[in-house]
Amino acid sequence: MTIYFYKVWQPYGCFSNFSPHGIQIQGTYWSTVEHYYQAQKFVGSVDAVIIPAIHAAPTPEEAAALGRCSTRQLRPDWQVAKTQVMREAVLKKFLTHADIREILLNTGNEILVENSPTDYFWGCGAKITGQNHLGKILMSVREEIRQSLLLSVITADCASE
Ligand SMILES: Nc1c(N[C@@H]2O[C@H](COP(=O)(O)O)[C@@H](O)[C@H]2O)[nH]c(=O)[nH]c1=O
Repeated sequence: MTIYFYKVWQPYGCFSNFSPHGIQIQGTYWSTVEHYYQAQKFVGSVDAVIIPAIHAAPTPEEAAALGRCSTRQLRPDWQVAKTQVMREAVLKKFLTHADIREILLNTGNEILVENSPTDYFWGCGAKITGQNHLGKILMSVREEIRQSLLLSVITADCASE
């Protein structure tokens, strides 16, 4: 059965990038994946001065509002880079927080879909025809973590023989 998620307070809300699970990337702590993702839009752009304000935003909603301001200039490679930026942050989130890692692993092989009514890139959109890239990243992170756990069990078994 497909698992739909979107808002933090709804079922599987920990899969939302707005969930309160901080990550540390290259020595900097970000209070949510959303803070990190929105800030990365401006790395190397003329509007990079906005990055500290996004970093300090009290909520992910405020970080997103700053990052979505249409008058600011995004980094030139953003359309190419954004999926990799998101995957790195989502992987870090689930490697850092054991409780939500269990929730992700316990979804087995179910399809995960960000049920955003407006976003046809990261989510499925109101018509459920969107590309669901966030759901795809979560499924691929789930598989990567599962494989690395399997490998560590095999390695431990071999070491004890
Ligand atoms: N969860 C969630 C949203 N969805 C998130 O918005 C981000 C996309 O932002 P952008 O690329 O700037 O359009 C991405 O992290 C996606 O998962 N948006 C919201 O306004 N509220 C929310 O609760």
